[in-house]
Amino acid sequence: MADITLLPSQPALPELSALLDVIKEPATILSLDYRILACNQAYAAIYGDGEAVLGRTCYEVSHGYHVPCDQAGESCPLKRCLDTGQRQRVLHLHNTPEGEEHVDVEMNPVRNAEGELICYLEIMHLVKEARATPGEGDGMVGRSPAFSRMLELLRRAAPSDITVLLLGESGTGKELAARAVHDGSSRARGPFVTVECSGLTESLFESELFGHERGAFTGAVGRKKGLIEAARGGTLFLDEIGEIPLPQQVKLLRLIETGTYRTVGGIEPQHADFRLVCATHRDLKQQVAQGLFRQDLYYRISAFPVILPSLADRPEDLELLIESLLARIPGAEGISVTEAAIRLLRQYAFPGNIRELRNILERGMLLTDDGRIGVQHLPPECQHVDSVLAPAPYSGFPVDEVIPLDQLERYYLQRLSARFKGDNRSLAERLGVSERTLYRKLSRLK
Ligand SMILES: Nc1ncnc2c1ncn2[C@@H]1O[C@H](COP(=O)(O)OP(=O)(O)OP(=O)(O)O)[C@@H](O)[C@H]1O
Repeated sequence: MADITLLPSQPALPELSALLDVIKEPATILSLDYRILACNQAYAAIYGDGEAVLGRTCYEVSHGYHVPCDQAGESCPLKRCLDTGQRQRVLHLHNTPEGEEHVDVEMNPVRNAEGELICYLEIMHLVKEARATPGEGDGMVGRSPAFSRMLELLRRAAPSDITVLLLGESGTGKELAARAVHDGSSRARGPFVTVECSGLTESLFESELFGHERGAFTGAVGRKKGLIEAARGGTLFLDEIGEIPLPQQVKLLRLIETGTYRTVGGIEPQHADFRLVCATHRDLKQQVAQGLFRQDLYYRISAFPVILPSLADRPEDLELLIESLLARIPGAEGISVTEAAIRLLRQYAFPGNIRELRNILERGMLLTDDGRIGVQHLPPECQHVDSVLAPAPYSGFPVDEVIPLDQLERYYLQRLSARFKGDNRSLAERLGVSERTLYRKLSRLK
């Protein structure tokens, strides 16, 4: 049984805390004013022993904030719970001993016999599919608002068997996202099978997907298992589904609609058992309008579309990705990128997204002699950023109207703090001011 630490003055706590005993994930009881009244062992193991966290506020322990999350520009599940009276789930970045990590926070209102809200039960589902700090492994990395929004959608879809359609430019991480859906599903222990749809001819498509019987065609010397059979009990990932020619689309539609298929040369219909995830870099709606993609198939596969942000849409992740990719590229231990090179990369559009960033690092790694990838080791297209131009955020700044600096700063901070997903420490660091200065400026906004 887990150890529960309590504040002795709370009368309803013993009963409530018994609840925490049965929860395996980190969980707390929170007072109406955000204070931690009790926590279970899993929570204490991450955030410090019970005594150290009891009586402190959740926003301080989890984020290092001095104000509740909604006042620090984040969505606050406790506030949302209070406003709606309903259970709430929100993806947050929390401090952990390994640095900041994604946590799926579940907030449940607890009421007394009279129906009055007396406290909250908070359960933290640790997110294993993505990391917010560089580290080992090969999963997704990111912490920008655009990345977190996508991650939240993937996590919502994963536990059900719904068909997910991943939409994004090449190199944005669609295969990794498909894997994350698989890993977060009840089929995680089953196989994850990728079908690269581009370049599959009609006959190859059928024999690869459905398999064939011995003697089904010239050269079919034995029975061959198809990818659908290989994906039994797991996930079938159809990458670049927009490339499938129309005749094969009919076969795919039949498979999805009936859940059955026939092997090439086979007579008996076979039952398929897979969860479908599809991906494309194409605008499928446009393909439908142009008669290149079947509308009925489009509706079958687009039940849960998720857009993957391009690297240009998540500039906050650039340095984290550089560090993570360097940790993952074989032989890149000890390699770093100079500040000047990072400044140039920040202004580059990355049409090939994360794959292109990885290629740039692999190339730079071979060119550098001292382990530091500098401007001279970047490909020419990255170096052609006009040095006379101001960095991208300032280039379109209006100067034909004079705005008092104080007003400008307040306007900027208001918008920034509403959008910034990290904690105040990292915001202060990015702004180049101390945390204390930032708090002073933020409190003037209220
Ligand atoms: N969020 C991420 N964190 C770390 N690495 C990533 C991330 N997203 C993508 N990558 C890396 O970038 C490369 C391209 O990713 P992936 O193959 O999943 O992209 P894709 O969108 O499927 O590309 P394509 O459409 O061209 O097939 C891989 O090396 C992958 O490991």
